Amino acid sequence: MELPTVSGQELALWRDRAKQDAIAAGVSPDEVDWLLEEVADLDKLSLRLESFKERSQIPLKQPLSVLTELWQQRLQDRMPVQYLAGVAPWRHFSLKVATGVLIPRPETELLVDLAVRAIQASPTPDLASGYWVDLGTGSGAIALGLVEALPNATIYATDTSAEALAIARQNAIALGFGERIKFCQGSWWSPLEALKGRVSGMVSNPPYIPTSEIARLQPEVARHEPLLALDGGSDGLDCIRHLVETAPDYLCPGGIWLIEMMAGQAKQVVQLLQKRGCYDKIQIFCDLANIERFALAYRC
Ligand SMILES: C[S@@+](CC[C@H](N)C(=O)[O-])C[C@H]1O[C@@H](n2cnc3c(N)ncnc32)[C@H](O)[C@@H]1O
Repeated sequence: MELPTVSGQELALWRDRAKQDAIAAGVSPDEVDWLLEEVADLDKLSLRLESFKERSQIPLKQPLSVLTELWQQRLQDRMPVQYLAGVAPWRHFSLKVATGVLIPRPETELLVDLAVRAIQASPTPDLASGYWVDLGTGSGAIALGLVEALPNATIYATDTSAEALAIARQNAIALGFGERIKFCQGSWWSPLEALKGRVSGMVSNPPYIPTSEIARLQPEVARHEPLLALDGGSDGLDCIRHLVETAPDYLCPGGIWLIEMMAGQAKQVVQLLQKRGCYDKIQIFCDLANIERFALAYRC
């Protein structure tokens, strides 16, 4: 199907107006350019230098009238721009997203690097080539990071959300990893009974926001991201507690347990791991904003 087109001049006028409206609504005007990169396939340089203005025809994935409606949704409904564009950048992937999945966050990218470092730091042989699981896969981001970083591993990804799994599967196929990630619907480990005692590593970014705090999050998150991806119960630790409790049945000796958590949860997560009595070398890592964000442990 032929794409709609617009002249560079017309698009420049639309962009200026959209940026002014963004500023008036307290939204970063840079998001306009991010949206244009996605829907008009313009690169950062041509947007910064405004060289696109000279072009007589710029193909758009959506007509300008639809873009205007989308931008109004961004400003009035506080719909995140990634949902409007239908994609989110994560590591060097461009992942499909929709309102049924959490928008993968930049800090979560570090989980993949931490998993690789944990393997390198471990005396247990063959951890890089065994079974790895991403529990609560959402868009499939972590599973995709792992499959690329661990070329000899077999990756399983679970989620209770059928909508999330459908998107994760599409992302895996689009990136050429459809054969290497096995997606299973179900709660945490429950679809993976057959892997008991054999898993080299578990990575998860579970829901960890205390229920009472969700309504106070930015409207972009509270109104539009799936509650199932956010709500960690009364103290935010329900899912993490479950993963501490259940993982020892599935991890091989020396296997890696690695999660993302919220600021302020590190001390309690360390206590939970210690109390379980099946983990050693428990460590906390910070994200790029220096927030204690990740907990790592090895199955004894
Ligand atoms: C914070 S999101 C993380 C999504 C993705 N891994 C990421 O980092 O962008 C948590 C995910 O856990 C899933 N989830 C919630 N409860 C679950 C459960 N009982 N079993 C498996 N997945 C669950 C949600 O559907 C959501 O996709």
